[in-house]
Amino acid sequence: MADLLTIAIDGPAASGKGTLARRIAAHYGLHHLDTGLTYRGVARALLASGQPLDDVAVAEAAARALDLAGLDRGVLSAHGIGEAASKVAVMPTVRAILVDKQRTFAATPPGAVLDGRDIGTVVCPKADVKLYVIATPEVRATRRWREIEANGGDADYAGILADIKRRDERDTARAASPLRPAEDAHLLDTSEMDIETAFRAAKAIIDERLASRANAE
Ligand SMILES: Nc1ncnc2c1ncn2[C@@H]1O[C@H](COP(=O)(O)OP(=O)(O)O)[C@@H](O)[C@H]1O
Ligand SMILES: Nc1ccn([C@@H]2O[C@H](COP(=O)(O)OP(=O)(O)O)[C@@H](O)[C@H]2O)c(=O)n1
Repeated sequence: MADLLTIAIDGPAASGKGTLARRIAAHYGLHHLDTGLTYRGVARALLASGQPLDDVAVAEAAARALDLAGLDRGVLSAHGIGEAASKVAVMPTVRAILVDKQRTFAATPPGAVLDGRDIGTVVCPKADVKLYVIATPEVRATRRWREIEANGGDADYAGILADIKRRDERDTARAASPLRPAEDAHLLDTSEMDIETAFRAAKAIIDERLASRANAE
């Protein structure tokens, strides 16, 4: 599988990892998977059918039934679904089912950019390049607030900031695949960067990593 290229992008909510992942995938001609949508897809299925978010057997069935090709970003990006997703994401068996699907996706030539919480540590530990994207909670809340307002929604900054902090806590404290940088991840703090600057910084890291790997071969 020497020809397969995998780029792992992890980070907390609204750090900009999805925006970066899409740009990077387009630039390098790779597939892209926002793995957050897979957890959101499971949560949405449970919410839509009125089922509890803490029943492991029910969540496992929803995870098994999930079709990666049918994930609708428009529906799944609703703010409330993120909170529900972080609840089903604590279940190790649900994670195992989704990680299997994510790895199958990553193995499709010519390779992929995957973004999430555990890509560099669990899903693709041998990824060619790993980025860990961060920004302060206040910057991230402002970005999410702007996003909701731009989409015509009614956003409450204090509520969004509280939600982001609660999700950070749940994602970093859980026993199964907690959010943390892989040892070989490159840290990218985008607090003071706009989207274009963050993309250039990420591209510089990736190009350098790919060049040093090519020189070593
Ligand atoms: N560097 C940045 N500067 C300003 N806004 C950004 C930046 N990166 C992303 N955004 C915006 O912040 C919001 C959240 O970004 P997104 O990529 O969805 O984050 P994540 O995937 O980490 O949740 C989006 O509206 C996006 O356009
Ligand atoms: N690889 C991943 C991706 C998401 N998740 C969970 O799914 C939730 C929603 O992820 P997301 O990436 O769509 O959330 P945002 O960062 O876009 O707000 C996160 O809070 C995590 O609990 C995960 O556990 N592992």
